[in-house]
Amino acid sequence: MTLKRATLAYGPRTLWEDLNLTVAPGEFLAVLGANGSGKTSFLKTLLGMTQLSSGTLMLDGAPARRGNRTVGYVPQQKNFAPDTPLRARDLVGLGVDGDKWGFRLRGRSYRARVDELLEQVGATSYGNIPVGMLSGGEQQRLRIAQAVAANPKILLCDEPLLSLDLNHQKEVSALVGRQAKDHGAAVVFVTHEINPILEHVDRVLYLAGGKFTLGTPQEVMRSEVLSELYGTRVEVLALDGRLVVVGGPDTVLDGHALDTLGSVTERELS
Ligand SMILES: Nc1ncnc2c1ncn2[C@@H]1O[C@H](COP(=O)(O)OP(=O)(O)OP(=O)(O)O)[C@@H](O)[C@H]1O
Repeated sequence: MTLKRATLAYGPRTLWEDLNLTVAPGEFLAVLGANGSGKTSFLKTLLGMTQLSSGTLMLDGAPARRGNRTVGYVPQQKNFAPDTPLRARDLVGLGVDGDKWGFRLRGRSYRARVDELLEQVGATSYGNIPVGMLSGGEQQRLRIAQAVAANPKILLCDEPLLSLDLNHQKEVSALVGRQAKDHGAAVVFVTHEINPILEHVDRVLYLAGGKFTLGTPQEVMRSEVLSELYGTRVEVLALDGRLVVVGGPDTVLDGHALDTLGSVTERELS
């Protein structure tokens, strides 16, 4: 997947400009940034749903287009209606056989693949339940199983960990990480919180205020780099093996980070 001199602007508002980026097969790119910085718009461009204002984009040797089967996509969470006439395993099955309505591959190999995917996202126990009856986190795990089902060459994920508990965040992150390392997918993973995926990430694209910075997590997740990007003082703290960004408009502190930060502050004060 390659972007050359890519710019996306809505009217006078530029989301990013002159972006040169190749995500190689097997590489895991995290896309970070504050609300409204353009993360979802970046994915929509890769999906062929939004056109670049200038520059070029090639996916697996061809221009981006909608409905490309080499691209797997986990959309931002939106719950199914309670009366959706689809069981959990049917939803996952839609991703398995390369055919929207699931007519092509049936029988034992189809069922075995669906079972395997359900297990990988911890959904075996609710495979036969209609999707609309499931919690947001349970539905989200199914969407991830559906997106990876056909081992897509390019896997695009829009905040897939939202509403998952810590254990499922870890499992799902590992599953997406394996799509890159074992199956050679180029992964683009939009997230507010880098910590759950940190061990899988090769590079970070950090968007802010119409600008971006690109590099390894070690290169990008640094106080001076993010301060420069935001144009204001931002601290990146490493606490307990976790990275906490403090001071930027997208400061996200989960309970764990707050606890840790609290204890550091207490220590420093005492
Ligand atoms: N089709 C559009 N026309 C005009 N402006 C748009 C369009 N789509 C998005 N925007 C604007 O572009 C900006 C970036 O939106 P986007 O959804 O990409 O941000 P985001 O980084 O994904 O935010 P969040 O973290 O809140 O999901 C927002 O200010 C949004 O209002």
